[in-house]
Amino acid sequence: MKILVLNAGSSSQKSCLYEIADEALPTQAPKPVWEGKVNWTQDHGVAEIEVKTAIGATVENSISGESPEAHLAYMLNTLTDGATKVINQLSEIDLVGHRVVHGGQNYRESVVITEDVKKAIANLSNLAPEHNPAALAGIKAIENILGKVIQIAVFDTAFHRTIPDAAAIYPGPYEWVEQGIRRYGFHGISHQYCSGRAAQILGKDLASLRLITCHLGNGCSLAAIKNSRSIDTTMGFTPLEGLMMGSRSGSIDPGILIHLLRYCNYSVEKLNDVLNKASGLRGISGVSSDMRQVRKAIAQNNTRAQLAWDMYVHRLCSNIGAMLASLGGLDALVFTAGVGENSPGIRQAACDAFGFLGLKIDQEKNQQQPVDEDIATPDSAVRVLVIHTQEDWAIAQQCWQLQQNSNLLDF
Ligand SMILES: Nc1ncnc2c1ncn2[C@@H]1O[C@H](COP(=O)(O)OP(=O)(O)O)[C@@H](O)[C@H]1O
Ligand SMILES: CC(=O)OP(=O)(O)O
Ligand SMILES: [Mg+2]
Repeated sequence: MKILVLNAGSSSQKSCLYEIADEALPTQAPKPVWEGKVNWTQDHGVAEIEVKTAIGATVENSISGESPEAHLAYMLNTLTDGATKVINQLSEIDLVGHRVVHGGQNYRESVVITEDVKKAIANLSNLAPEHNPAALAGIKAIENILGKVIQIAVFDTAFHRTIPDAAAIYPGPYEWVEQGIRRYGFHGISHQYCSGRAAQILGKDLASLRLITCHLGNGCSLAAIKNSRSIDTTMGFTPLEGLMMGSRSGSIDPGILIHLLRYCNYSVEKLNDVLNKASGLRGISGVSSDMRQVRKAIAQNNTRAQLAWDMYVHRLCSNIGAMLASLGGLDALVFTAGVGENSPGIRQAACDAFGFLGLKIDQEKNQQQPVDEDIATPDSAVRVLVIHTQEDWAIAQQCWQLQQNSNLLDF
C-alpha cells in the first residue's frame, strides 16, 4: 500500500511516500521511498523545493512567483517524473495522511477527511493560526492534484484526550469548560511515537513506564505519560502555552496581555504576532529563533543570547518538575525534535538539574549524536533517551490502521 504523508508547518510543507505491505506494519519506521519539502522561509514568493529518494536521487529548485499550490504540485510531480521518479502515476497512491495540529473537542481520533472535517479544521484555525490553515491548504491542494483519493487527518491533540480534567481545565469561570476552553495539548503524534519507541529501546512494556517526553523543536512541549497514556502536558488551549520556544513566548502572566491592550496601544493582531513570532529565543536573543544561531552568538559573548539560553533551560527544568509531580516518579526522560535531538548542551543542562534524583548521563554518549539511544550511565536512577521523532511514520501507521479497521479502499 502506498501512503503519502503531508506535514504542514507555518513555513514549510514536508511530505513523504511510504510503501507498506498490506498484511502487517513493520515494527520500526522504514525509510520513505520519497521525501519532499517546500520551504517558504526565504523572500516572499520564493519557494525552495528539495526532494530525495531512498536510493539517493535528489532534486533541488527554487521557484519564484506562482502560488503555494503550484509549488506543491511541482513537488508532487517529482514522484512521477525526472530523477526522483518512484511511481508511474499519482493514482497509485492509496491514501494521503495529514498532520492536523488542532482537532478540538470533536476529533479525538484520526478520521477520513470529509466536507465536515474540513469545516471543523477551518473553524479551529483561530486556535492554531500558524498550523491549521496550512494543513487545510495541503488537503485542498491534494484534492486538486490527486482528485478523489482518500485523505485522513491525524490530530496532534488526539493523544492528549486522556488528560484528566484536573489537569486540563483552566481555573476561569465554569462557562469556559462548557465553551470548550480547556487544555488540549499538541505534538501528540510525536509524544505518542516517542513513548512507544522508548518502550522498545528499553525492552519494557509501555504500560509499566512513567515517561516525560520533551519535544523541543520550533514549537516545544512536554508530555507526562503513564499507563501508555498522556496524563499531563505543557501546551494548552493553543500551541502558545508552556515552554519558551523558538519564536513563541510560552506561558506568561495574562495580566501582561491586559496591560498591553489597555495601555500600550496593542491590537489583537499585534498581540498575536508578537507572542507567536517575535518572542521566545528570537525575542530575547534578538538573534534568531534557531538554537544553532543562539549558540553561535553565545560563543561571541552575546549577553542577550546567553540570557535566552538560560531562560530556555530554566523553563524547561521547571516544567519537567511539573510533569514529574503529575507522574509521581520517573523511569525515563526522553529528548526529541530539532533541539532535543541535536543539542547536547540543552540535554546536559536539563539533566544536571535533576541530578538530585540520581539521574546521570554519560557525557561522551551525550556528545556523540545519539539516535534512539539510552545516554544515561549504567547506575543512573532514571534512563535518558534521545529519540528521533518520526511524526510522518506515525501518521502513515495511523492511516494503515484506519484502512485495516474500516476497509476504506473497498468503497
Ligand atoms: N544541531 C542543532 N543544534 C541545536 N539546535 C538545532 C540543531 N539542529 C536543529 N536545531 C533546532 O531545531 C529547530 C527545528 O526543530 P524541528 O523539530 O525540525 O522543528 P519543526 O518541526 O517544529 O519545524 C531549529 O529551529 C533549531 O533551533
Ligand atoms: C503544535 C506545534 O507547535 O507544532 P510545531 O512545533 O511544528 O510548530
Ligand atoms: Mg515539528
